[in-house]
Order: sequence, then structure tokens, then C-alpha cells
Amino acid sequence: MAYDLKKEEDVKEYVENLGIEYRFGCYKEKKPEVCHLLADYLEAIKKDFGKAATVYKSNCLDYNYGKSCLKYGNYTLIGRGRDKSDPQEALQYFEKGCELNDPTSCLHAGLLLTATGDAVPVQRDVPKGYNYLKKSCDNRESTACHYLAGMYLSGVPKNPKEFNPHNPEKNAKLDYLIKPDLKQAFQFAMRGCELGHIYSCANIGIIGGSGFDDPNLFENPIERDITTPFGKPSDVLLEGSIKGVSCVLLARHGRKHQYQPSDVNYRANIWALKSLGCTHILATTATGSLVEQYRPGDLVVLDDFIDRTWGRQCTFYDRTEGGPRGVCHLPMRPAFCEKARQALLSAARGRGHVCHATGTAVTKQGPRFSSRAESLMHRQWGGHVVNMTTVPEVALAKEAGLSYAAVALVTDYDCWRENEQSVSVSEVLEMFARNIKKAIDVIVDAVQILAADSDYSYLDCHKDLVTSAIMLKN
Ligand SMILES: CSC[C@H]1O[C@H](OP(=O)(O)O)[C@H](O)[C@@H]1O
Ligand SMILES: Nc1ncnc2[nH]cnc12
Repeated sequence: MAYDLKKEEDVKEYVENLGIEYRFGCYKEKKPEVCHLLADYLEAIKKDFGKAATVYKSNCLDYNYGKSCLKYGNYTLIGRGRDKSDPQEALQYFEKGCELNDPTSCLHAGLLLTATGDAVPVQRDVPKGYNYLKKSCDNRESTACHYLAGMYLSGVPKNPKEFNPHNPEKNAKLDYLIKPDLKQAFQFAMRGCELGHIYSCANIGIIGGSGFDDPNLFENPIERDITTPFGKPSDVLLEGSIKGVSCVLLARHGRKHQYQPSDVNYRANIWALKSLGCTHILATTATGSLVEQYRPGDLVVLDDFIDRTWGRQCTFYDRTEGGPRGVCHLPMRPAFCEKARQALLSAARGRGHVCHATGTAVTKQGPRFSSRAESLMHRQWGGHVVNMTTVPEVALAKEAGLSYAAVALVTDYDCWRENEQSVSVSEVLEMFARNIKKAIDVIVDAVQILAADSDYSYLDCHKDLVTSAIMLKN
């Protein structure tokens, strides 16, 4: 019969008949895949977890249906459809599901067996758990690949209580069940990323500003010549890895510094980094100081900006062919990703550098430097530093849903001070050259800090913010 699913009565009848069909297919025709659907039906439509549990369990044990073992394992783990939770019994169902080649069952068995912490519910058995995770990853379960990458990144110590994430030297002396192995970590992360696990991709884009154009960050970089719907980026992008974390480096002004600030194709730069899988961007920028206490040589992790640019392409949402659709009104508070900012700050402080935790950048059009009157005005506005590139880069990265933060190196006092010469380009470049090591160290350490974080939920927040900011999607 034909149902009109806009009518409530018809929907009810349709759902009832679905239940009858599933019962028939399961009990009379004895089809395990239909029994699994029946249990899903009891769970989702009837909310009868007790009956759903019974069907999942018998479909696992009597019909050897792997997905039902996984479901009953999950029920057993959280105590759904039964009196209480039983992690040890849950493990048996996950193991059975894994034997039956259900990759998610292998994942759950692996996670239970390798878990650490005081509340761990089953006897830890890392070699066995590793094998389950490996089988799961081999069978295209991206989360298992992601976990394996994490295990190789930090290593799995025999006694997890001895492991101190802040003391790598002490950790090196520990007894390991799985030794840290960055090559393996990279390979599993690549596999996880290929299979669509966004956090395995955690590719970190690095935009090097003036003086940071080709700092030989990677040993054997792969050059990527990319064209975007918004044109060509400033130069080829260099793909490589920093201590096992995949990164992409781009020289903001081109490797020969061929683009002045207002000619940089910021849109193509951000788009190209995103198209290579970057989830984060860490940027450097040379800046003049607008306040006495931000001294040349100091670092500043920017937290806000004042836009004094004009005529730059500052949105992807302009109906460019191949670009996104709609009109995007993105909030700019906070302007920068707080997680990435904190990573830069910890990295700088960890190295003992003078680093200011906040700073508003006045981004001017350039290419000329400010007049004295402008410099004094920027100070009155509350700017801490002045440069020519943070806008629209920060806004475009945010529109692209990326985590973006910038570390500014103070190169000069601009021209607001009494009895002092105006800033010059040689002063900026010389100061940057003297401090480039600082900038490199901070970026390298921040990459490790970001990659070691197992909670990337803030990336979802960046994406959700963009989604909520788009009007007129067509
Ligand atoms: C070379 S002096 C002015 C120039 O330096 C800064 O560049 P970047 O931000 O790429 O490091 C500043 O923003 C100006 O573009
Ligand atoms: N004083 C200044 N003004 C603008 N951009 C700069 N980059 C470095 N120093 C600068």
C-alpha cells in the first residue's frame, strides 16, 4: 500500500508495519541482518531497551552477527537494557564481534584493553589491545588508526603513572611497551586522515611572514603547486613533518618576498592550506611596537586587531565560481583561536622568551610605514603593535573554519617616540634575522603542543560558527 507520510495516521501505520516485517524477517525467515534491524527498531522507535538487548544478544550468539555483538557489548558496558554495567563481559562481546570482522568491535576491544587511569574497568593488556586496534585500522576504522598514531607519538609506558607529559627527558628513561616511533605515528595518522578522521589530519599550516620565508623547517619537503578558485597562493606550499606532525609551510609574501602586503593573495593562501588538509594555521608577523613595554625582540601572541586596510579581498563568500555560497557575517570576538594562542604562548614561555600574552595589532594598508600622527593615533586607539598583514588573513582563516593564531615579533618602535628615527625596512629585517631562531622554536614547539592534545572539539566549534554565520545559502 502507498503511504502518505505527511499524514500522522499513515506514519503510525507505516512504522507498525515495519515492526511486523522485521519480526517476520527475523523470527520466521531467520535473517540475522533483519534481526539486527528489529533490535534497532526496538531501541530507536519503541525505546524498549530490554527487548532490544535480548535481540542483539541472541543475534550475536546464535547467528554470529558481528554488529549485534558490538551493540550488545555497548549495552553491557553502560548497563543499558540490563541491571548493571559489566565491562569484563562487554569486552567478551567486543572480542567476538571483532572475530566476526566487525571493525568497530575491534576498536572497542582495543580501547578497553589499552585504557589507562584509575577507573579502568578491565585488566590492561596492551599487546592484545594493540592487535585489536591494528585489525580495526586495517579494516578501515579511522578512529583506531588515530589511536595507534597517538600510541606511537608518545609511546606506551609499562607504568603509565610514571609518564609525565611535561618531562620528556625523564620519559625517555622509562620502560616502554610500545616505544615512541614518529615514523609509525605519521603512517597511522596518514591512514586515519585518508579514511576521513579529521583529527588524524591535524595538519598544521605555517604562514611565514617577513624574515621567515624559507626557514628549512622540514628535511625533505614536498613542493605543492596549487591553484585555488581564488587564484594562486603566494608560492608553492612545502609539505613535510615536524617531529612526526604533518605540516605545510607557506611564505606569505612568496619565497623571494615578491608580493607586498596589499598584493598578497590572502584568500588563495588560506584556501590552499585548507585544501592540503590543514586544520590549524600558525603565523608569524613582524610588527612595530606602539607601547613602551613591548620591546624590540619581544614576542606577542595577538588576540585582537584593528583593520586599517582597504580594497583587500576579505571574504570567500563573494560568489566566486568554486567558492562557497551565501553571505557570511562572521563574529570577530574572539578574533584568534584561543587554543592555538595558548599553544604559542606556552611554547614561547617554555623556551624562556619574553612573550606578551595579548596584543591588538593595528593592520595598516602599507606599503609605507605610518606617519607620526598616525602612529600616535594607533596608540590612542589601544593598539599594541602595528603591521600590514594580519587583516584579512585572520578573518579568512576564521571563515575557512580553521584554528588560527599569530605570533608577532616586535622589530621596532614604529615612529611615535620623541627624538627617535622612524622605523626602516632594514631595521625590521635585521631585527627579525636576529630573532628568527626564537620564532622557529616557538612554532616547532607549538606544533607539538597542538598535536599532543587529544581533544580537538574546538575545531568543530570553529566550523559550527561559520555555519551559523551564513545567510542566503543559495
Ligand atoms: C618588511 S617591513 C613591513 C612588513 O613586515 C611585516 O610583514 P609580515 O607580517 O609578513 O611579517 C608587516 O606586516 C609588513 O608587511
Ligand atoms: N612599524 C611597522 N609598521 C608596520 N609594519 C611593520 N612591520 C614591522 N614593523 C612595522
